[in-house]
Amino acid sequence: MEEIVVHGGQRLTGNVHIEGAKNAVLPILAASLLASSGQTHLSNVPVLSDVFTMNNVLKFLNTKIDFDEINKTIDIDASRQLSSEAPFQYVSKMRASIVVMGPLLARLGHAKVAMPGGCAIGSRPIDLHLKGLSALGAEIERHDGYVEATASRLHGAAIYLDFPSVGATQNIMMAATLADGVTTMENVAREPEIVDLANYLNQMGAKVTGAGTETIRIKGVKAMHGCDHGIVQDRIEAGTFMVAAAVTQGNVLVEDAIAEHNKPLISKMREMGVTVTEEPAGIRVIGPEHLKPTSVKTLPHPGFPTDMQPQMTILQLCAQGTSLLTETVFENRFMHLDELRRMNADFKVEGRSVIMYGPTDFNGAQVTATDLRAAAALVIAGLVSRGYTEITNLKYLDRGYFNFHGKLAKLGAEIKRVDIPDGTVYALNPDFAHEAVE
Ligand SMILES: CC(=O)N[C@H]1[C@@H](OP(=O)(O)OP(=O)(O)OC[C@H]2O[C@@H](n3ccc(=O)[nH]c3=O)[C@H](O)[C@@H]2O)O[C@H](CO)[C@@H](O)[C@@H]1O
Ligand SMILES: C=C(OP(=O)(O)O)C(=O)O
Repeated sequence: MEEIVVHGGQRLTGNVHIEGAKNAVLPILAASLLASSGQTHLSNVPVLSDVFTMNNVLKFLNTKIDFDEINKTIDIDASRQLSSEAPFQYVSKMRASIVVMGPLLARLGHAKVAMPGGCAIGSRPIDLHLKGLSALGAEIERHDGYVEATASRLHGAAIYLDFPSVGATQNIMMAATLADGVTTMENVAREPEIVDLANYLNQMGAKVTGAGTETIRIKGVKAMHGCDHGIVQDRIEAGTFMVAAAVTQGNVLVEDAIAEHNKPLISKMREMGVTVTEEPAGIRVIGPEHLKPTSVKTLPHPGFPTDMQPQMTILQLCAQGTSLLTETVFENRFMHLDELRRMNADFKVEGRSVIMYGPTDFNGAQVTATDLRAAAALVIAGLVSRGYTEITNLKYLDRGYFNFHGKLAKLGAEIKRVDIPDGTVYALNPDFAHEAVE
């Protein structure tokens, strides 16, 4: 069993490098299915387990994929005859696989994709995806755990999303690229990853305007081709290191982080007394001796991102006084808090809000990650804890962070990742090493 062990109490200092965004590369890989000619070359690709999973989905659909993990590039040839079925074995591994539906339907007139289940953070239905695809002329059928969409030709439509869902915006936008006529999508998601996808689609020959605003307009084209594209920087990875720097009273330059993409986080951190400055090379974060409490509410972009919520609670728990956090995007994203209680955190959950009583005198403990951002939050809590924190269930962390412990170690954290044979009973000795116990 692998775990991360942190010995808390170090200030983080230095520079940290940020990868390309997981939430941009996954839909972009799916969009590559739209290229009926030419080669695609993606750069700044993060080396994450989710990327391997999406590559496997694309391989199953009969594309040719070469992932160069050293240079962080992927070459894709989707010009061959593709299959239109994404089975349960892949979709169950990663919900984001559902975004192959729009491209497959547009390119082949048919897509059969296993219905994604919920996950630890919520039930996560796909009704908005399907409503949009059906407005474009697709027949939707659900049977045997699959959702099947069929259309001899898709046509443009006016679509209003009841909620600015990121995945629904992506799926419908990709399907509309090859539809006859013009599609207008209103109340769409405005995340930077939507803009990155639209830029990529346009390089492939699509005609998409308005990405990043509430309305996207897509003029259908006859065919699309491969192209070169660099993935946008990961604002959530950047934000995670910004919080880690702030909470440890550190001084860290988060290289190439884009301040425009992290405005709500920067604004809250400044309110709490953190010094955040934009420099030519990135964003510098200097943590204060005492953090001020604050209230945060998660919202679709440009509101405070739900993917920064668990990390933000660590900053709030360290503040001198009572803080509030309200999670409006997912119904069940507080599971990390129960683990944090074992580390001495004091809080009360009331419906979709949590009231946190700081400052917390965090104690190291053995804790388990329940999802991706929960894993990052627990590691950050370990950085400010007395003694040792051991975090297990690292498969979640690996979905979205490349070499997280290595990057923190380079910033001065006492942290390591170890593989302990199952069934071993051990104790941590003063040198931070595991010693088997009789
Ligand atoms: C791979 C990826 O990019 N994942 C991100 C994406 O997920 P994802 O695309 O799944 O998130 P959505 O924006 O679709 O979901 C937001 C909310 O809308 C609800 N909903 C969504 C679709 C639908 O058809 N019906 C419906 O009710 C969901 O259950 C959820 O409560 O955006 C989320 C919100 O910023 C982020 O936390 C995820 O990291
Ligand atoms: C919730 C997340 O991802 P996904 O939508 O892939 O589960 C996340 O990145 O925090």
